[in-house]
Amino acid sequence: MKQHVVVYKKLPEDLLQRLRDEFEVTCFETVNAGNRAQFQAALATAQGIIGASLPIGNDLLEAAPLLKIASTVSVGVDNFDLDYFRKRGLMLAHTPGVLNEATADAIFSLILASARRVVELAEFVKAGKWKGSIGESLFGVNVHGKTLGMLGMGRIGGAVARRAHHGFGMKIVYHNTRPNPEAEASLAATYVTRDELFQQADFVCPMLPLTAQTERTIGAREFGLMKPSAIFINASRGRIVDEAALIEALQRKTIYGAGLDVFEQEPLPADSPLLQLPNVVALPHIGSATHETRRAMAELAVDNLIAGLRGAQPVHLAV
Ligand SMILES: NC(=O)C1=CN([C@@H]2O[C@H](COP(=O)(O)OP(=O)(O)OC[C@H]3O[C@@H](n4cnc5c(N)ncnc54)[C@H](O)[C@@H]3O)[C@@H](O)[C@H]2O)C=CC1
Ligand SMILES: O=C(O)C(=O)CO
Repeated sequence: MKQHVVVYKKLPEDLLQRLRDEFEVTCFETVNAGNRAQFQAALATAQGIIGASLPIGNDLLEAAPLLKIASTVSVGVDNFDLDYFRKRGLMLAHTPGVLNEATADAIFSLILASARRVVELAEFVKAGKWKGSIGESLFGVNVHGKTLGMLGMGRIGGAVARRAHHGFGMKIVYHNTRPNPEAEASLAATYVTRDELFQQADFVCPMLPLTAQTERTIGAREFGLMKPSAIFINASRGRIVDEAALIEALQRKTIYGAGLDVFEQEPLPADSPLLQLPNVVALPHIGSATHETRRAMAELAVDNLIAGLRGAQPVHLAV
């Protein structure tokens, strides 16, 4: 009998066909309150699941007694309880690497847009307010030659730092779980303490996984350490930041601005104070959202799932 796979994200048709060739497949383009009961019922006979952007709590996993592998179409694995996977001996596969460059490009767009006030000034032009020379009050700040502080010098952090060093002549300071000799050799990056990073950087850019250790790791204390001219860039996960403290720092202008791709709650509620602030550039979690990169992520996730269900080792296992 064919094994059963539950898909909970829209996948390209040819990749779905690869799954259908080998498995019985049940698809949910999204899971919401309206179809959650059907999703849970489908899990009862599933050996594999594949998807993204849905917290898969242990209650759902308990409803999947035959499960062998979950394959997430993301590098972040914060939608899963890793200890539960270890205890049950389940595999959790993810998609590191293939999204590094697209995500680093998106982060650099946040750096440039925040520093040069691109969104604010584009709206100014569209509103018909450009009547003459704009004047100093609408000037931005330089990016080239400034100091980038990478909190987390992993795969994506390294790709951001490469752009900063080679493309923009920026000085790189970083803090990481352990020193990264390759970044130090190729990017002249300097390892600093966490506090030194917040104090020295013109652009503070965390690129950390969301874990119990990193949840709300940046708060009022850290914003207090930053320069009044510093810009905060976050495309890792919203919950690594105390968002209320960030809003306060931005409202009181104890920091210059922020470029954000991720938020405590996503989608960002329409009444979020962040949306009232001209010194904030907010994007809808688009770090990896290019056609090419999302395709590569979906392919890798399908490869991982198929390998796991065939009894082989998936290439990228988080657990
Ligand atoms: N906005 C978006 O669309 C995207 C967001 N992400 C997020 O970015 C995260 C990072 O991805 P990768 O660079 O592939 O991960 P990675 O594992 O290669 O890099 C993370 C780095 O953070 C370091 N680290 C972990 N905890 C730390 C701490 N407390 N202090 C200092 N350093 C610490 C690790 O040593 C590692 O070097 C993902 O987990 C995901 O949450 C990833 C892709 C797209
Ligand atoms: O891969 C991830 O973790 C994302 O956030 C989206 O690509």
